[in-house]
Amino acid sequence: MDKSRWTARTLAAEAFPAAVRKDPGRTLLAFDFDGTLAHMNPDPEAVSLVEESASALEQLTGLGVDLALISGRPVDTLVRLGRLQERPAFSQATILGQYGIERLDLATGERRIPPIPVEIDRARPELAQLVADHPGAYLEDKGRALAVHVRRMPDPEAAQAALSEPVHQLAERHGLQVEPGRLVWEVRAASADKGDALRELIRQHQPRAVLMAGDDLGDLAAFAALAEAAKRGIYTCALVSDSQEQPELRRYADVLCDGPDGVAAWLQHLVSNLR
Ligand SMILES: O=P(O)(O)OC[C@H]1O[C@H](O[C@H]2O[C@H](CO)[C@@H](O)[C@H](O)[C@H]2O)[C@H](O)[C@@H](O)[C@@H]1O
Repeated sequence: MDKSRWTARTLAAEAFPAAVRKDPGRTLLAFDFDGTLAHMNPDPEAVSLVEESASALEQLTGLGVDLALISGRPVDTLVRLGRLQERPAFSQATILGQYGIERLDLATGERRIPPIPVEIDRARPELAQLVADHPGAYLEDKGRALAVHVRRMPDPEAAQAALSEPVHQLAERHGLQVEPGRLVWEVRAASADKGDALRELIRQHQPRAVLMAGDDLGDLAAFAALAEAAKRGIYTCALVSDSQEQPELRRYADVLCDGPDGVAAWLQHLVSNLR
């Protein structure tokens, strides 16, 4: 276990492993995917789950811990890229995709996939044209959301500044919202956020201890839901996978990890505390 890759910054972080050890069956661990369980890659299709995290999660779920993903990705993309169906850790996991609008329970195969809003279908051709006009920009079509990626452009920060206004104007024209992320804007309907997703899981599992791990602005709503849970006496832990791209997340961290490898190191630490 590499302790140099994460820092426990609060009393909540210190108390969390003991709370899990006391009642692993009433512990919920919720993770964002990209940037937290998977390394960033210029190609959104070329990512995979960090194996050290997968193996720590297998040991934790073996002790009865409940596992969930809360991601901006569609649930089927998470299953495919994470190879979740081959992984014992995820056999009972709940997958909340597209910021919680989609749901897949891997134990039963039960799915919640609402229809695609008509506004997205109307915005798609215009957004595709905008991306085509900016060489290196990439449009990820997630069905019910459209993500404009600039990571592959020669100067991504400058590209993001240049594209900001047209993306926001287009979204507004179509009655859609823009979700900013790490060198990406997601154009989607304003129907859910990761805070609602975490509240749904907490209602369902009634945990004594809850962890939320994330790296991006979309995870802030879930950290807010975690803070509400703490006020109700639940042991909580906000784990931030740190990056130069979203330094503002640091102030929410009970545990600050050095990217996805730091997350894996902290999960291994949690496992070693439960033995
Ligand atoms: O909520 P998440 O699981 O973190 O998903 C958020 C978005 O992540 C993906 O984009 C990010 O990762 C890509 C692959 O590493 C990277 O190329 C991109 O720059 C990042 O923004 C994904 O493509 C989006 O659909 C997700 O919503």
